[in-house]
Amino acid sequence: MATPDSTPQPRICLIEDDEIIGESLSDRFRLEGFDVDWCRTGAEARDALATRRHAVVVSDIRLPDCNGGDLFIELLAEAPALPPFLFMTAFGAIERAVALIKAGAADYITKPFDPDALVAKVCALAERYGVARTASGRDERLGVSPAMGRIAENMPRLARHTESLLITGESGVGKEHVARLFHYHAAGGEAPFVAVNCAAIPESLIESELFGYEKGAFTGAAKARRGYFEQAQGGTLFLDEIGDMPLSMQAKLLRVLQEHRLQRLGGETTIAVDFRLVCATHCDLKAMVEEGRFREDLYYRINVIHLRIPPLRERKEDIVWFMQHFVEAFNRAHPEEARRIDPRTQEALARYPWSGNVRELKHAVERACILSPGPVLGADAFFGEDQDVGAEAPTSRPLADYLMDCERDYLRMVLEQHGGHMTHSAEALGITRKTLWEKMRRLGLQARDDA
Ligand SMILES: Nc1ncnc2c1ncn2[C@@H]1O[C@H](COP(=O)(O)OP(=O)(O)OP(=O)(O)O)[C@@H](O)[C@H]1O
Repeated sequence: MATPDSTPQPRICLIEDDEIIGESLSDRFRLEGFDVDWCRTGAEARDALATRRHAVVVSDIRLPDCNGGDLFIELLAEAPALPPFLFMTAFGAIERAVALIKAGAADYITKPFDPDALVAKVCALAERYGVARTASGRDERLGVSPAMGRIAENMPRLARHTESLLITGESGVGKEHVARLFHYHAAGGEAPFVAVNCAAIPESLIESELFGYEKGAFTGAAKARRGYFEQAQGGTLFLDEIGDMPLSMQAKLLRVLQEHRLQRLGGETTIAVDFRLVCATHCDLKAMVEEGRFREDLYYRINVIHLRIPPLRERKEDIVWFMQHFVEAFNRAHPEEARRIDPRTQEALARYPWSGNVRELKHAVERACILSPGPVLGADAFFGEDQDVGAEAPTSRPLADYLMDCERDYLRMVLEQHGGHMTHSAEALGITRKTLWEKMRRLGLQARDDA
């Protein structure tokens, strides 16, 4: 099947006069698969933006010949359909950055920043503007962390050369998602992908489910049925929670994998089967082998290529990327209710441990998108009334308290910018005046008498 080799690389316009920062960011963006126009001055940036199409513009504010923010405002007046602008601002210039966002800039990051965090933001913006997708139209990226980048990069090669894959990782990290990507590369979208959760099938039924049966094979077998092995013919069989497969069944699975043939229950003929096998587990199979709970020969048979998917807490840069990813998915489905995440909330959520991994994060974002009364997802959208998510914060201080502080600071700042005027502040925040008033009351912020 076609690999995305021929896809044109999305291009970034980097406006940065500092030689060291400019060079290291250019290198990093190229490593992430972007082409880069590195402009040292506002004039160079003007030329680049006028002649080429860019996925994202990453701009410093202080430039030798102009102010990056002013340049943006000027360009916006000339050509409203600009690519998304992300500003790199000094810590003391956050107010300017907030004003630029109000004027239409997409995001900002405060110096000094972690390059991973910048890459995560840039990738999210590139995706939002529809340029980070591959030629197939399918989103094949697994995140922006080096660990997931390597897995995604190796996938086409793995799909060409291996028939079997073992994927390990905690619950919700995306094992099945990776298995589907492998399948997509190996067999294409038309071939069957059959997912079986070995832990969910009672031991007494697992053989008939996998092997199928002939009519009359046992009481209740009113007609013949193809098992999962046969259903996966020409495609991929995904055996999730393989560590839960009973030992007796492990021996039978091994035989099918070696002989590529099987007999249905109650059947007399052998049937040829041909499928790729992806096994997944959160268990330590090696330890299970040592304890005699998993067959050693099957362990070696399925463990030709092993992919370990790290938990989200070990790849924090993916957290913001996933948040944007799921918000964008919501926005595509509900364009009239488009949401965006407050940058401060992003930072707080990136620090949260996400013990349920991508699944927990996805549900938290979906819930926030649905329940939020306005377009901006602030802390309370994630850690609202019941505070389910916040309850698991690992620090000595509850996350909900921390997020409330962030929200209080942000509201205070926006109110100050609007001279305490509540209607204007509420508009800037994307919430109703009533919601702002309720938040202020909850957060202990004083309203101006005449506001
Ligand atoms: N790269 C990704 N892009 C988009 N969604 C993802 C990605 N990775 C995981 N998800 C989503 O996160 C959720 C959990 O992923 P998945 O089911 O693949 O995890 P898992 O590790 O197989 O979980 P479990 O061990 O509990 O079966 C799913 O809703 C999936 O669609």
